[in-house]
Amino acid sequence: MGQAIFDKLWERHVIEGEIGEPQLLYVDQHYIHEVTSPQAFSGLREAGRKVRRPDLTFGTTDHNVPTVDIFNIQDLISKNQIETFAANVKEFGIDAAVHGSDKQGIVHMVGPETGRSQPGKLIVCGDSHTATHGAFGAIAFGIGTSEVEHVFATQTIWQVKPKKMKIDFTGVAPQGIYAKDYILALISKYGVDAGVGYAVEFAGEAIDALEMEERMSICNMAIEFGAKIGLMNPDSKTYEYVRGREKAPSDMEAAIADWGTLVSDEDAQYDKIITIEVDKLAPMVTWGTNPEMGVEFTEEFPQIEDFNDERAYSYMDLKPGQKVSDIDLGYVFIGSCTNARLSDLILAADIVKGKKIAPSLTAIVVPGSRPVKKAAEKMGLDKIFIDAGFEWREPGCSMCLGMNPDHVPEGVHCASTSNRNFEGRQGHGARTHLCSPAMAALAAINGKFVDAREVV
Ligand SMILES: CC(C)[C@H](C(=O)O)[C@@H](O)C(=O)O
Ligand code: SF4
Repeated sequence: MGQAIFDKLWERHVIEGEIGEPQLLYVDQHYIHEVTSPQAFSGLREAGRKVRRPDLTFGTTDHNVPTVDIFNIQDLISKNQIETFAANVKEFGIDAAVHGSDKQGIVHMVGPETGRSQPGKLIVCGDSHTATHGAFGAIAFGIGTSEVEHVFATQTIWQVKPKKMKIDFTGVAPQGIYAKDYILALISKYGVDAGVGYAVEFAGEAIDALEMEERMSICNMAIEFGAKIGLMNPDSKTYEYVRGREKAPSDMEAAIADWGTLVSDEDAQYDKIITIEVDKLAPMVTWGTNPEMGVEFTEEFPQIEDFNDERAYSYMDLKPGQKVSDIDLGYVFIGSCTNARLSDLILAADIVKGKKIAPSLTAIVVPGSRPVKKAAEKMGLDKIFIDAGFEWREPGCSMCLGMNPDHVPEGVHCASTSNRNFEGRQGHGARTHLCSPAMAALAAINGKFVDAREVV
């Protein structure tokens, strides 16, 4: 019987234990950031232990960083976390893109950018969006702070092997439909819990057709579907993305020969298979307070079925029967580890070029990393955004979550390219509407959501 990529990778990493019980797995790459690492470092220090493989550990500061005047950190907790991080990586000999460095950015951006995310690896990080790296054909998942300490000390992690689900994306996407729409459509149809207990393989011709950056956007949101692990089969696009990067294998041809075997066999078995026909998709926007509460652009918001719906409508100040185009937007945020890569910024800049944002709006673009910011500036994208009335910021998590100075004001609706629309996520009382970068850019110049299919 054939194997799925997930089985092949899992088998390669098991050190001990039986399927069905916790198994000890070897970790090839550990990413860290300033929020979930301090207690882990303290634990090591107290136990008098070292980081076992500092060379397999890499980190950055992202959640707490201001995106203007980055060295002037007002918030004391943020300042402390950023300084503590710098001190810790120095003490334990870990390579890191510390505050203000050339490589700094959101952890799920800088890992791939340095070439560390590669097919075949097992990658962990104290962050729930770690499945992003699964886009490379890797097992990548988020871990808690005590597990961060365990990985520091042992370079291993205990895990029970999850079941396998395949999501087959078939067909060719219409103009104006993007990877973000694929994943939001999947989550709105099946729910935020549908992936719980599964490693999810995103496959099919529509995934093969995507570039690496869009593939990362999909795997990034596996956790929003309930799955800790989301992954894809590596192919020539994956290899070419890795090739030439700082940490790419020294013998790429030997690596590729191996990576080529790490794909799901035709006759691989899955515990569940779902099919999404991308040719039937429409631009997706969320109306509520979790990523499942989303609709297609032309669809009406659903009737109230339970207390959660009632509460979401009340928090968002929206009503069943309204449409996405009825939302009165006050903010637009183009950023986050879901959609702040160069291709996202190119797409958004193409849309806003020569136009002005609606006067009633505040719109900000936050490149996910400093390399992306630099590359965008080299292309003149910063100028396009600034001329249109956007603010052009320094990299970081920014308005994706309220851990830094970037907040959406209370009661204001924000079109956001991020991945979570929970109550208070973008600031106290903020009302988040998740969408693709194209939908966010169009919303910025129109002051409301418009249908990307008709304009892009
Ligand atoms: C702060 C961090 C632990 C958190 C996560 O785990 O994902 C954050 O990145 C998020 O997106 O909510
Ligand atoms: S950009 Fe948002 S989702 Fe990504 S790591 Fe930062 S806070 Fe988490």
